[in-house]
Amino acid sequence: MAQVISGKEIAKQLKSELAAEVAEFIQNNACVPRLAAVLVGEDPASDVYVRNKRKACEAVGMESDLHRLPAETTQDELLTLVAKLNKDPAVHGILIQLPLPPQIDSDRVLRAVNPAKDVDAFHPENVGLLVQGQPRFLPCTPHGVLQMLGRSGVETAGKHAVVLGRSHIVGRPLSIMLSQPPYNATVTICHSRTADLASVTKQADILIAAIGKPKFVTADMVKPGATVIDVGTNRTDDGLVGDADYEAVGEVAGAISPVPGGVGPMTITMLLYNTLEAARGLET
Ligand SMILES: Nc1nc(=O)c2c([nH]1)NC[C@@H]1CN(c3ccc(C(=O)N[C@@H](CCC(=O)O)C(=O)O)cc3)C=[N+]21
Ligand SMILES: [Mg+2]
Repeated sequence: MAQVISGKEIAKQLKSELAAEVAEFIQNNACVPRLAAVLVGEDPASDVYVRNKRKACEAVGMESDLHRLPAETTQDELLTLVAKLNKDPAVHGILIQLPLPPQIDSDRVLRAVNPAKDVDAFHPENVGLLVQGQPRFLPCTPHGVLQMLGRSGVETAGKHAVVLGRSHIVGRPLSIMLSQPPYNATVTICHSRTADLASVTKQADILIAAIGKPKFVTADMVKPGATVIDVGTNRTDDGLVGDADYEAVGEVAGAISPVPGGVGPMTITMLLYNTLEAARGLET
């Protein structure tokens, strides 16, 4: 059976490191890092995520506010709130929980967030900086995946990393980061239109499953000994299921991350990291 890469355990370790850094920051600056989370409408999954994010803030000694808006909120109303948070000097990080209701243009709203407070790293300015190798914030899920690899001793330099999925939140930025120093992997992105997908994924030393389809990655798609990181969070009748068939893939892989207890807790932890970075940005 493969080595289990426990995001939950690595996140615990990271949070204890962060708690010490937050305490030191508060001591030196007489200011507590603060995250403003914006939640529009009623989505049970979003509720859980936002609650977990706020609990995690509290656990490392940071403040968080929840701005809960009704499902019928207009774009202008949301933009007015964003403008207020942008200006509020007590707010260091702003998180607009996705998805937003259909009457709202998400890209328009994400562009309105002050890039210096954009702890999700979704603003085009921050995406551009990342692509140029000068990131301001690292996007949370990709950063979490890279921390899981690094802290499990998985070498990336010179290895073939195959990223399955091209979303703007995970696959695309992660593929860029893996190709850059200090990771220096050889990267292939595949997606729903890739021909002969299994022949590509089978070449991966590191396989990132971020396609959003339950148990999509099967054992025959994985090279023996490969590292598999499962980014999927699919809600099914069997509960939360990853993008990989964990049991079968675990027989072939050298290391694999579970769902739950894998990338999810790391995503939240890297958000805390970015909120501290945003607060530190005020010093300079
Ligand atoms: N602006 C924005 N930023 C995000 O980072 C963002 C978002 N919107 N919208 C939704 C996705 C999804 N996401 C997850 C965070 C934590 C877990 C997580 O902690 N999962 C636990 C299980 C939690 C459960 O039981 O539901 C685990 O995998 O162990 C999962 C998914 C962040 N997202
Ligand atoms: Mg995030």
